[in-house]
Parts: sequence; structure tokens; C-alpha cells
Amino acid sequence: MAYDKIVVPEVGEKITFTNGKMNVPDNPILMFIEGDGIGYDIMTASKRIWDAAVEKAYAGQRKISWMEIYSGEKAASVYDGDYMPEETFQALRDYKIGIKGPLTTPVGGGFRSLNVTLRQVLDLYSCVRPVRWFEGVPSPLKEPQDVDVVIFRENTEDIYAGIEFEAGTPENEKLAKFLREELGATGFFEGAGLGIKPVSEFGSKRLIRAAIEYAIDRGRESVTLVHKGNIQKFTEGAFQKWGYEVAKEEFPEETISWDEVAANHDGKVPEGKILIQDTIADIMFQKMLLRPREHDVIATTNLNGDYLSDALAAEVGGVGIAPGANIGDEVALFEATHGTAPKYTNLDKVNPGSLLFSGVMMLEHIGWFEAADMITKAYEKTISDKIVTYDFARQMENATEVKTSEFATAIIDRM
Ligand SMILES: NC(=O)C1=CN([C@@H]2O[C@H](COP(=O)(O)OP(=O)(O)OC[C@H]3O[C@@H](n4cnc5c(N)ncnc54)[C@H](OP(=O)(O)O)[C@@H]3O)[C@@H](O)[C@H]2O)C=CC1
Ligand SMILES: O=C(O)CCC(=O)C(=O)O
Ligand SMILES: [Mg+2]
Repeated sequence: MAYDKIVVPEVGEKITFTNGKMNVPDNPILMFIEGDGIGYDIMTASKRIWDAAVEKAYAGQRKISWMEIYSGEKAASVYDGDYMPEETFQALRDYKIGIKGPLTTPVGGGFRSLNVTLRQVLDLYSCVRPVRWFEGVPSPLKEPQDVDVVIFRENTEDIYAGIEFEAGTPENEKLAKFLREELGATGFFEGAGLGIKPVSEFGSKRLIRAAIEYAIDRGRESVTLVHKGNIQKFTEGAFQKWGYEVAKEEFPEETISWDEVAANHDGKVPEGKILIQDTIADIMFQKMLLRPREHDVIATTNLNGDYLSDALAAEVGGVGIAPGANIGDEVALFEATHGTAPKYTNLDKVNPGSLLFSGVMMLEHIGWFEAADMITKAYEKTISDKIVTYDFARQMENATEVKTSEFATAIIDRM
């Protein structure tokens, strides 16, 4: 496949799929989007760590061939003002697996989120965000070791669908008139901006199915459906209903609901069964602060998952550490959960942890567990030696604060 600006590495092979099974060569071509703001600093540092771990874990028998693809400000400079070039999507379809830094989204106008566009256009419907604590990382909790959850956030629907009509536009007025006159909806003021929140059975069930399959594969204990179904009955409430349906219809042997536990098992979950439970979104934030141990895998709608993932990250060190992945049926795009942190651009200052561990997830996704484990262990050693970036240093005593690049070197030295 010839691209206009993307340079395919001379050495390296494509990752392919046969009947849903991934084939990973020893020298795969993996893509990266550098990202805006702090993207350059964290991507440069993380690539050094990933490469060093692969080299060391496989004694040079395996190697990543990196292929740069573009989105955001760097794309605009390479493609003459185009922030989201079509060939970026094509490359992701062709080469399947990549990782991205954060991309800027203007607030209150301007272009739509490039992050959201990538997820929607490529149908990367599961946003997977594990949140766990590492020994030595500063946390506001008394028992941060109890936080070990994996958030499955629906990644294609909800208010992120971008169906919004600005106050004062003819489209807004037409929709308002239709809502009032045709549907009898009255609960909004004249001149209100209007947004639509689509949540479908198809979109909800495939996300919840992925969460349950993950819980089964990884031997996790429960899947909690998080929703605001008391207020948004036919979107969030429907998500909850469809969640219990998927569990009952598709995983009757592997799962059990609270109602079934209460009715048949004296309040005890039978050995080997995954508990399917649900909770309303607002109280989930309290529960995750006070009794995080009671939750394991979480399946939720898009906006809830966005809020929850940043809040839970704060319990285990902050957004600088919590990783993420956007996963579809074949294409997967791993990404830091935080944004571009523009005030730190090119200061070589921020924590590369979120992107680094997104890359660890990527290595696990392609089956390179030895390299992934090597990074995790070296990271833990670095933290226990109290070598940290500014964000952890300000919450710790007697820590040595280092730059992003120095932190990467410290990790590599401990492999
Ligand atoms: N997936 C993506 O690409 C995302 C993109 N964005 C976009 O990023 C831009 C900025 O968003 P904003 O809301 O300010 O959120 P950011 O996540 O960019 O930054 C908020 C704060 O989080 C802390 N932080 C972020 N990254 C790190 C890191 N690597 N290491 C340590 N601390 C970190 C900093 O805290 P402190 O100030 O306390 O040091 C920073 O000021 C917006 O355009 C937004 O749309 C936002 C989220 C995700
Ligand atoms: O696209 C954006 O700018 C923000 C996305 C975001 O906050 C997230 O995915 O967690
Ligand atoms: Mg977010």
C-alpha cells in the first residue's frame, strides 16, 4: 500500500488476522501518533523503554518497526492544514495495531475531537482502562492496594456521537419546535442548546459482552454495570437492562446476578461464577473511594467512563499513570488517558506512565508478555527507589524528581 506522507519501514511485517486470530511476526510494524502538547516528550521516552524491553526480553530476536502516522497539530503541518488525514485511517486499517499520544480538542466550537473521531471511524468500541496501584506510588487512599479495576467504557455512542445543535441556529429551532409540537417535550427553556444521546442495544451489548469475556479470560470476580438509569431511563437504564440480558442469554454458565444470588445462594456467590451487579453512576464515585475492593471489571456508558477513569486514576497516582486502549474487532489503538497538558509542552517534565503502560497493554495484546512484565517490574523498582516525575514528587517525601527523559533512563537501567 502506497501512502502519500506515511513512510512504511523497509524492515518489518504487517500484523494480520486469520479467522479472528492475530498473527504477530517477530518484527511487526506498529504505528504511533506522537500527539500534541506533551506528546513528543512522553512518546520519545516511552518508545525508548518499549524498545529496550523488547530487545532485552527476546535477546534481539524480536523488534518493533515503528511507523509514524499523523493526527492533530503534527498532521496539520505535514498535510497542509489537514488535522485528520484520510490515510491515517487507512494505515490503521492496514496495519491494525498502534499507539497514540494525546490530541487537542477545542472547547465550545471548532473541530470535533480527533480522539473521538478515531474511535468512531475505526469502530474501536471498547475503551479499556485498567486502574491499579503500584507499591510506593502516592495515593490519597488509606488502602490504595484495594483499587484494582478495569473500566470498559463504551466508546462510540452516548453524547460523544456529536449530535448537537447550537442555540440560535435554524437547526436548533427546528428541532426544538419538533420536540415541543410533535413529541410534547416541554422540559427545556427557549433558546437552549440541544444535544442527543444515542445508546443502542447493539452498542451496549457488544461492549458489555467484551467486559464479561475479559472477566472470564482473566479470572476476575465481578462485572459492575454503571449507569444513570434512574434519570435517563431509556439510554442509561436501557444499558443496565441490556447488560443483564447479555449475561443471562450469552453467559448463563459463567455469570450470576445479585438477584439470583439472593434468591438461591444465601447471599454467597457460587465458586467460579462471575457476579453481574449494577450501580447508579453518582454513588459509584463514593463506592470507589470508600470500598474499592467490591468492584473489579466495570462496564459503563461513554461519559460515565470518561469521568470515572480520571477520578479513579487520582486514587492510584493521577492521570499521569493510568493507561488505556481503544479496541475494535481487529484494529486497536492504545492511548494515554490524559490530555495534552499544554502548559508542560516540551519541558521534558511530565510523567510518561500513562502512555508507557498503554504500550505495556499493547505488548500484552500482541502476546509479548515477557517484555511487558519487564517494564512493569523495572517501573516498580524505579518508584521504590523514589525516582519520580514532578507529579509524584510533590506528593512524596524525600523523592528524587527527574525529567521525563531521565525517568525513562532510570527504568531502562533497572531492567
Ligand atoms: N485522549 C486524549 O487525547 C485526550 C485529550 N484531551 C485534550 O487535552 C487538552 C487538555 O485537556 P485538560 O482537560 O487540561 O487535561 P490534561 O489531561 O491535558 O491535563 C490536566 C492536568 O492533568 C495533569 N497531567 C496530565 N497529563 C499528565 C502527565 N503525563 N503527567 C503528569 N500530570 C499530568 C496535569 O496536572 P497539574 O496541572 O496538576 O500538574 C495537567 O495540568 C484538551 O484539548 C482536551 O480536549 C483531554 C483528555 C484526553
Ligand atoms: O477527545 C478529547 O479531547 C477528550 C477525550 C477524553 O477525555 C478521554 O477520552 O478520556
Ligand atoms: Mg477523559
